[in-house]
Amino acid sequence: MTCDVLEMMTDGLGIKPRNTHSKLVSGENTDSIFRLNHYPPCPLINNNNTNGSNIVIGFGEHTDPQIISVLRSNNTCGLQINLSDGSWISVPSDPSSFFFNVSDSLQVLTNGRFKSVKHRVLANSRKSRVSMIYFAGPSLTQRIAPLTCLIDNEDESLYEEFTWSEYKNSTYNSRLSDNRLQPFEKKAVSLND
Ligand SMILES: O=C(O)CCC(=O)C(=O)O
Ligand SMILES: [Fe+2]
Repeated sequence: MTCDVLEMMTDGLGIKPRNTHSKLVSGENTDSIFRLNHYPPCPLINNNNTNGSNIVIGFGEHTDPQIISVLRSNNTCGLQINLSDGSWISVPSDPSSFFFNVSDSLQVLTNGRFKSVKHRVLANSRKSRVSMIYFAGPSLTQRIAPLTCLIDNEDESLYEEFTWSEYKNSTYNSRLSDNRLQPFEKKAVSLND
């Protein structure tokens, strides 16, 4: 299913072949992980308070480093995504659906066409939340760089090339909420240089 969705996304950008991204997460040496999260109820909070002053963070804001994340949860809400204006909106909980999240490496591969979505989880006052996430990652030696078919010349490339192993190591040395792609962003070239 992850490969099918990645192939539809690759098609959507007009990239050929359509397995350009899915092949990165389907080989034998891929570095994918599966995580199970449990958020116990937090009776001290008032979930009806909508102005955000009484929230308890269950999982702090972050982006996922891999290529794509596939999430499924029970019917307790809590997941929120961050919009470009800085506001947070809740993702409705639906135990019969999968939620796909673009992750950092896909943002780099598509030179920013797909954006890695910042998200967080709020604790719920009454119900416990359980989520399971499949983080589809490439092999450790996979080089990650904007695809040449998406850029007309090297100047348009927004990121320096790295291997997945290099990126993973750099995330270990950062805080969860950091913009972990920032060290790999190409510096804008001043017109006076
Ligand atoms: O539990 C959730 O809904 C999301 C957790 C998450 O973002 C993560 O494990 O990376
Ligand atoms: Fe996440």
